[in-house]
Amino acid sequence: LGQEPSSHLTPSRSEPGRMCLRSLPGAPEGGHEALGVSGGGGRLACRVRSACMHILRVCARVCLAQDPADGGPAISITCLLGCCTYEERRLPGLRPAEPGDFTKRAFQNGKLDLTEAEGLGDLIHAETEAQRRQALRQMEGELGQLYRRWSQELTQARASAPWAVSRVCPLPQPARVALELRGHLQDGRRGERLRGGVHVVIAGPPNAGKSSLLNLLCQRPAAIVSPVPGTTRDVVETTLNVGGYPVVLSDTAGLRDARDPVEREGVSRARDRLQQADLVLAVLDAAELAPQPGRLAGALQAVLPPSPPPRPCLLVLNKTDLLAEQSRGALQEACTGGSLPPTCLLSCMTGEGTAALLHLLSGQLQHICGDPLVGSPSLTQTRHRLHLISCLDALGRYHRGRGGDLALAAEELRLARRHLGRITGQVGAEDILDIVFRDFCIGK
Ligand SMILES: Nc1nc2c(ncn2[C@@H]2O[C@H](COP(=O)(O)OP(=O)(O)OP(=O)(O)O)[C@@H](O)[C@H]2O)c(=O)[nH]1
Ligand SMILES: [Mg+2]
Repeated sequence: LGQEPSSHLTPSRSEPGRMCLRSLPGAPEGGHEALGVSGGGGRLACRVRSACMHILRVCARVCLAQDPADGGPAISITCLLGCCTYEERRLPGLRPAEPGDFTKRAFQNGKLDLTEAEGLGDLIHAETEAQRRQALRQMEGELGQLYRRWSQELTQARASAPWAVSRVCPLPQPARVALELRGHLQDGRRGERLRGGVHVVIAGPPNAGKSSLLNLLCQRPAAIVSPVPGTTRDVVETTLNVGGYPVVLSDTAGLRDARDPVEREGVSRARDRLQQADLVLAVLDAAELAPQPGRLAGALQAVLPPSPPPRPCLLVLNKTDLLAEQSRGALQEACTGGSLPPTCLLSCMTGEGTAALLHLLSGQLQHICGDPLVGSPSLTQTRHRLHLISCLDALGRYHRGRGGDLALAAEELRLARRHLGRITGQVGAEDILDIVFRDFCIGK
């Protein structure tokens, strides 16, 4: 997986027209047939992934303790097979998928916890190690358990009778749930960022080497580089795996008062992108600033987005290959002043300083995303956040209305409970079907 998928596949001898996996280290003779990847055609990669689902059930818990090989998608068949025992591989559960198999499994026992199902979907799509860990944790059901506990508390509150008692002696459950819920929502969107990728935006004046930096980090000429200031107009976006964290990296137009209308539009797009950044990589030309290092702070200020909240930022002083040893020292001294963000001296031309930049970058990413295995489980989906906010609103209305019409207050509790139910899938068959068809029906 992650390489050429067809290299893992070979036509099945027993069933012409079907493909099966080969060259899986340690697979028992004929055992790979059991993974049966059906059909040919252009969607082999998807089908290999759907074959993963079979072994996932057996191995998910085991592979939590196991690191997959660096780079590439976080879930690989060899990794999964490598960490299950010979007996597990021979389990009768490993068989070719029938049409509709995953849908059936999703509805096992007529019950589906949507958060767990979404975790499974995320696991299949995980591209980096941290995403894989987060998805596994969600699949283990911790998030669902938390929401179900809140649901039960609200159900208990609704069941408490007589309602009149609540005027005198307020029910403890709604207040407790609201408090916990507020804390859960104030997570700096860690889980969602980890799931969708941290938005890192490269910004700076024209010709500072922003596009060169994007190309250096993604190791391919994704953006045009030229000595003409104002070369980049549109936002150029690429995805990266930095230290196990997913990154959506954007190169932007050089920030200046442009006369050319096309460039002006580019600068406006760059500013928009900066407003959405989780982390800014501010690139300045070290050779230009070296004669007057005191200008550093002002030059950086012109790059950062004007409106709060303040964004985490790394300062990259590029083109250090053009510096004399003396001015490099002066620049380094100016950077240690304290008022500047973490700074890195870099030459995109020679690659000097790349390791230090990656080290700083992964430190920031770790800070932004946190460790998905530590602390209480994070919110991973915007869908959950919206329902939780609505739940909190309903609890707020319940508290305000408690002294008035009790029937209305009871209705607010019901609504709050309903929003939690929509996250875990206890209500809303439409939602369940959406998830099943979006995340499970890949080729099957
Ligand atoms: N000497 C030297 N030149 C560099 C370095 N990085 C970039 N350059 C050169 O600087 C020029 C501008 O580089 P770009 O990467 O296009 O700069 P940019 O910031 O994207 O410029 P705009 O898109 O116009 O805003 C090119 O000629 C690059 O070859 C470096 O580390 N050292
Ligand atoms: Mg550029």
